[in-house]
Amino acid sequence: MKRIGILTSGGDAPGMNAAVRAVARTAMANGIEVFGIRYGFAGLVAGDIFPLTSDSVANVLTRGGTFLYTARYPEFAQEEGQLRGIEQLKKHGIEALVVIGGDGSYHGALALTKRGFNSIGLPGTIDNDIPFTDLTIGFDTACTTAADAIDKIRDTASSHQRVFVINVMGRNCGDIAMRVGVASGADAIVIPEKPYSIEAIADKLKKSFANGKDHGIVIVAEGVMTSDEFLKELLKYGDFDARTEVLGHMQRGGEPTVSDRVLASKMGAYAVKLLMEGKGGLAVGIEDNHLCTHDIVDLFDSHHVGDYSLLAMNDDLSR
Ligand SMILES: Nc1ncnc2c1ncn2[C@@H]1O[C@H](COP(=O)(O)OP(=O)(O)O)[C@@H](O)[C@H]1O
Ligand SMILES: O=P(O)(O)OC[C@H]1O[C@](O)(COP(=O)(O)O)[C@@H](O)[C@@H]1O
Ligand SMILES: [Mg+2]
Repeated sequence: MKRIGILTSGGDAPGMNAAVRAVARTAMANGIEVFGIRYGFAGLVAGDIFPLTSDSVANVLTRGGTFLYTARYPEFAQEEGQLRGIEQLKKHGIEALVVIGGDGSYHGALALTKRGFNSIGLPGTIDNDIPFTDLTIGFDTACTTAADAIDKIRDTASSHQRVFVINVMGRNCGDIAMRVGVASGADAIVIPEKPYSIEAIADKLKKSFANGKDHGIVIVAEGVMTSDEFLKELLKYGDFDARTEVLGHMQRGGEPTVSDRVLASKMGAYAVKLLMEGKGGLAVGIEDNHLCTHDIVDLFDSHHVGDYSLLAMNDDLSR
């Protein structure tokens, strides 16, 4: 194999740049040329493709976002988009591709593999919603950023003895909410995957204040409802002095944590080794601290399963 391509797709995630660097440098170390593709599958179809040198990936290891840019480009689900993408790959002499993105991007990677272009998927999404991997690139950073923001909210909540209802990201997945909730000592964590009782949460907050606690933090995953909607319901069960926050896209930015930099580097290097072995249609994951692969096609029949034991544990810890 002489030449591979790389793109980032879907929502950006801190550590994507570190993964691109790892792919590029590993390929170069093995005598393979690397081409960057801008704007995900949109740029692939448009032919926005350029050679990467060792210098092009200098100083990106520590940077958030993705210097290759990203896009949501639903047209790639159609045959026409895929065929045009393949024309571009052929035109540039690219024989195989690394796709860094979430579940949607994996569909694109699989479609290309089925059409004869081996593609390897790396899990780049803050949501941690990909099956067969304990962690996705960007999840640790997003949780760290959100926890940092909530620490600050807690200071002002305590000063006024207020309740804050805070939305965190995770389209349909409660992993960010659970991890951030535990890390920030939230009184309650509400996620889309598990049932909850707003009345029970209100009772818990009332008891906490009665016991002398000076603040209340409720973390609500965005997939459940907005923090405003949640507060409206909460106020039916108690007369709280309360405010809402939506942390939003700030969770996707910023320098990747050490964990994300190392995870991205390991996965990027591994992806190149897989392509060199002639493999494609695979998703890279990490399970019990070991890199692993699964057929992308199997991911679509599976669901990510979070560590839901954190909910009960957190309920005991936050008093
Ligand atoms: N069924 C599909 N077939 C081919 N490409 C797809 C498909 N679904 C999504 N994609 C491509 O992957 C991109 C990213 O998907 P999206 O769901 O937005 O983000 P993520 O990959 O982070 O989950 C889409 O904009 C589209 O270009
Ligand atoms: O940036 P957008 O298009 O508003 O999308 C927001 C969504 O993207 C995410 O930040 C990341 O999701 P993906 O990695 O699947 O793209 C979700 O947490 C959130 O629901
Ligand atoms: Mg997704």
